[in-house]
Amino acid sequence: MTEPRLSARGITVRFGGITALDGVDLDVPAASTVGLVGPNGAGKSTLFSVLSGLRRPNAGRVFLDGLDVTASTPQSRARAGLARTFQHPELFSGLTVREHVTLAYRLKHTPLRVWTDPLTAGGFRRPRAEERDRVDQLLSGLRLQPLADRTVRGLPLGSARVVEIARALAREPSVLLLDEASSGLDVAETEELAEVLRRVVAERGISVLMVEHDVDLVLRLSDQVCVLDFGARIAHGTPAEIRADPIVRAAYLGENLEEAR
Ligand SMILES: Nc1ncnc2c1ncn2[C@@H]1O[C@H](COP(=O)(O)OP(=O)(O)OP(=O)(O)O)[C@@H](O)[C@H]1O
Repeated sequence: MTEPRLSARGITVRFGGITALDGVDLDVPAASTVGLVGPNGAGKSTLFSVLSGLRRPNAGRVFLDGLDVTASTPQSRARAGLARTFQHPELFSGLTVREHVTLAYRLKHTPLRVWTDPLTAGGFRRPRAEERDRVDQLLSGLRLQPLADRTVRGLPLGSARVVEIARALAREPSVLLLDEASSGLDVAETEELAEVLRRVVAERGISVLMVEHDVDLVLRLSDQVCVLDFGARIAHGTPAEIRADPIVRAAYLGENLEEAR
């Protein structure tokens, strides 16, 4: 079996007397989508923070392509190929969709200039041909071309989430972490997001970890699903295995049982 792209071993996080995570393991294999679900307070956000580098675990290790990154900052994990999106898209309202994606592309390819570009007298530096091609490719792959020259101010949340994903992908990551990407989206926007994610995995061969409240979405999109409850991994398997698992169904009683069915 090939080495997982992203791997967590024995992750334990305590907040005072609360054990938010208790020795949790998680693997995200190459070119696959893994869903992380669990009832409220299960520890999903805490594990996401540990994986993205925002929180150091009390115990356990995180590996990216086999390298121990437990002590690495989010920035150095990003340089090593880990990208993430935020539940509340952090976009600059005055920039266009294309400018967001172009800046992210530059961050990877010409890191020293990116923060000075918007400040230089000429404003946003004109993209070079190759850069423009790559950005166009990304925009059209994510069906963002019609919005490319709009500023992000006032974009519907569904489109803003896809812009966030485009921005993360512009840095050509090997692993993409999605933080509650469907939260606040209506049914049509969720369908569009699902379509975008399917295409991203199929076309780019990257690995995706999605942390989600929408169990139905996770079961539809994931190759493997990990279920947390009270800080422990209570199940792990294919969507079919998860659907049939009586322990998972019990954990969701009174919450998302309909969705988990
Ligand atoms: N900063 C913190 N200080 C104290 N306790 C915390 C903190 N962050 C999380 N917790 C606790 O840790 C446990 C796990 O929380 P976490 O937010 O990771 O769960 P979650 O699965 O993401 O929940 P939700 O689905 O409601 O977002 C909960 O009991 C929560 O109250």
